[in-house]
Amino acid sequence: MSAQREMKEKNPWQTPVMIIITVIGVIAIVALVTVAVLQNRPLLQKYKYGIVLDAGSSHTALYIYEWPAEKDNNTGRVEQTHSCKVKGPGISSYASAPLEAGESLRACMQEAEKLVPGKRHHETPLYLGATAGMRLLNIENSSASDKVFQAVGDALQKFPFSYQGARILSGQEEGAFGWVTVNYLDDRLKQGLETTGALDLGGASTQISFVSNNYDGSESPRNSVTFRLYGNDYNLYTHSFLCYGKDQALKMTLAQMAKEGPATVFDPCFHPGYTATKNYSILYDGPCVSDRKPQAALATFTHTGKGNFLQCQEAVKSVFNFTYCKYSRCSFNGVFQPLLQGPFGAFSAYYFVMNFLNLTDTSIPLETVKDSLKRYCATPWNQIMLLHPDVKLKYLAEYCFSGTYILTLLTEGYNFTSKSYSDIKFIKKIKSSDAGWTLGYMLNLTNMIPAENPDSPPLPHVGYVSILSVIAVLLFILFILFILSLRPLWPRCSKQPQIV
Ligand SMILES: Nc1nc2c(ncn2[C@@H]2O[C@H](COP(=O)(O)OP(=O)(O)OP(=O)(O)O)[C@@H](O)[C@H]2O)c(=O)[nH]1
Repeated sequence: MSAQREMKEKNPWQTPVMIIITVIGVIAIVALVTVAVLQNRPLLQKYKYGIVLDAGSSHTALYIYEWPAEKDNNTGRVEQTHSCKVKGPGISSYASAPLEAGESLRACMQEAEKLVPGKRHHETPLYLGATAGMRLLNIENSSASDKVFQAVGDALQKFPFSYQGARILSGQEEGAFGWVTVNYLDDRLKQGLETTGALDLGGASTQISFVSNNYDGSESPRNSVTFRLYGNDYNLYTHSFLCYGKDQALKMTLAQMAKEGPATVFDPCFHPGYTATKNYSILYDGPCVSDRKPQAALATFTHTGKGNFLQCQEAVKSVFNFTYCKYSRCSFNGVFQPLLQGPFGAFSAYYFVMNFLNLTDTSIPLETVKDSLKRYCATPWNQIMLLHPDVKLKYLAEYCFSGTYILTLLTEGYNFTSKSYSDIKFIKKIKSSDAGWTLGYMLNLTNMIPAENPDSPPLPHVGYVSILSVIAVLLFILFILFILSLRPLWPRCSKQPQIV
């Protein structure tokens, strides 16, 4: 009995006070950690949406973007969740039937109505931005372009979204927002990393945008766009060449070849064996080519392929002006361009064409790329059709021209060399989002990229909870040690006989 008593005296855990203290301590720790976890648990994700219609010269595309609702306006990542290609041509082709321009958007808009949750419809901004096709129509016939916008606006307002208007983007905006998209998606802006230049090839215009250490905007200020994003200042060089998208460049090249108005145009940019009858009136319509119209032309001409890459390159070069430059350096047509500074992302038609030609790998030497294109252009048209039975004939017929145009634009136009060619990456998407101006446009209009880097909690959620738990346990141990250190002062409750 006395041994048991002695043990009890030596082991304070067996005293009722200590048992109560321990239970209370454990309950307190569990309560503390539970409250911390519940309080800091990430909330159930809710999303917000934005819709942008890219009304291009060749077609219109609709993009739906999504981002976490509680991170609106600072750290949230915006992602493209859906895209829809509008059937038919670009809205500028509806100049003589504007109502059809509005009507053409209906199927994609109905898709968007189903995909964006109903309770978010009214707060979802809807933008339409038109690019070079409408720029050209506006130059040619501004009242026709107004009517197209009116019809498109009327059609879009019938949908339950928050319609924010339809407008023509300037070439500078198109270039700059393409650059923002690429660098935002690559996480380069938030982290303040070296940026990627953007090369965009559309149907009617083409844009080049990049940051160069040699450009502060003082030379040719119209090419300068400044941004303050996440606390970093950017001075961007950007230029948009109207008429140098691949469809208008094809028209200009052909118009140049046909300037004498012959009955047959022998074209080195089309495959041998290719032949089609075309209207001179169509060849010369639009502001990019109307001034090249021959005095007296026949109604039609026979377009005959010759399949010769080198001659095609010469023909393409003839639509660039390399002789005039009032700046320290120029790309072409007297336009200032600072020294190239890579890397570059090349998207839209750059990607469609180089991907079809199997030439997206820029580690392949430029000379090898040219040799490959030389062989492709020389391949007879009937063989090409047999090799690619599923490709639209219009696209298929033009890949030799398009590939030659891309290489000429990059090397002769923008001055990429055999070495700097490898700085280019042909891209379609970055993560789940298409490269293009639309995302940058929406981020800008919804103020989604702050000028300053938003404050973020110093610790992630898990780290915070772990540290809190460790501190709680340490405090508890200290408390126990403190109680134990007071042991000599505890009232003795032994049953030893009292000496009176
Ligand atoms: N091969 C191929 N070409 C395409 C495809 N989609 C578009 N294109 C062509 O690529 C070129 C550029 O297309 P987009 O980037 O949509 O250009 P856009 O917005 O119509 O033109 P801009 O108004 O000048 O910006 C056009 O000549 C289109 O006809 C595709 O899926 N495959």
